[in-house]
Amino acid sequence: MNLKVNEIFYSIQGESVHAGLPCVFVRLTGCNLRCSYCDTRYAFHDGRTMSRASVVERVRQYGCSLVEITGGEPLNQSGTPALAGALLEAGYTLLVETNGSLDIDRVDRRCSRIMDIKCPSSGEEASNDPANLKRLTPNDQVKFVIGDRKDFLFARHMVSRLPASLPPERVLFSPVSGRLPADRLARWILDARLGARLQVQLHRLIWPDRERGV
Ligand SMILES: C[S@@+](CC[C@H](N)C(=O)[O-])C[C@H]1O[C@@H](n2cnc3c(N)ncnc32)[C@H](O)[C@@H]1O
Ligand SMILES: Nc1nc2[nH]cc(C(=O)O)c2c(=O)[nH]1
Ligand code: SF4
Ligand SMILES: [Mg+2]
Repeated sequence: MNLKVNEIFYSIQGESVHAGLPCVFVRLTGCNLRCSYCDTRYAFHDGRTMSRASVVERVRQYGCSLVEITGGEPLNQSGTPALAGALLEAGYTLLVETNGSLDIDRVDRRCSRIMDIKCPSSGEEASNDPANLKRLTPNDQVKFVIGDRKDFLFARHMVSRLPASLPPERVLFSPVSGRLPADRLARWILDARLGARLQVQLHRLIWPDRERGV
């Protein structure tokens, strides 16, 4: 099965519990949502068709054990489950970044699925699939990208609905870049005595002038 690939690059993981580690990124083309803040609109359409074997070979060339499949929306391509399977079989630690609107069990539970729960200001709150909550394993991660106070209150409520087996360090609160200052979100988390991880997009701090390939 072929894949439509927007970019493959090697960078510092900027998000998730793996932030700071070198990581190979496979960014797939196309998304079924249109979040108001999306920083990756260039992946909605642009891309080239590659075979699964050629993607795995490109990844191998970087010599890095951590790999992330992102997009766009990776679960929106029918070739993604087999790509994930091939990378797992090859022994990589595999992260799959997904928007939470599609069944996360489309990919193997050995992946760490980093699942967004879309907040109101994204404009895509209605797209969240509530059935995903019970599919989460302790190896997965849940992420709220927060643009305003209403989003924070929504996220705080949703945290109380997450499976108890998901540890707090795997619950990520991230400010929408350019929209919500990180210190404000930090204060809200501290004042609420919330068990969650504040996460800022590390790659935007390291490479503020680069939009792609980092
Ligand atoms: C570009 S998306 C690709 C994966 C998938 N479509 C999703 O939304 O999870 C990767 C991550 O970047 C986050 N993101 C996109 N634009 C952002 C922004 N302006 N500020 C902070 N995070 C953003 C998304 O919420 C998501 O967690
Ligand atoms: N460095 C870096 N880390 C990331 N973590 C998740 C990303 C994504 O766009 O999904 C991303 C990205 O685009 N760059
Ligand atoms: S789901 Fe992800 S890629 Fe799609 S619009 Fe939202 S943030 Fe962008
Ligand atoms: Mg990104």
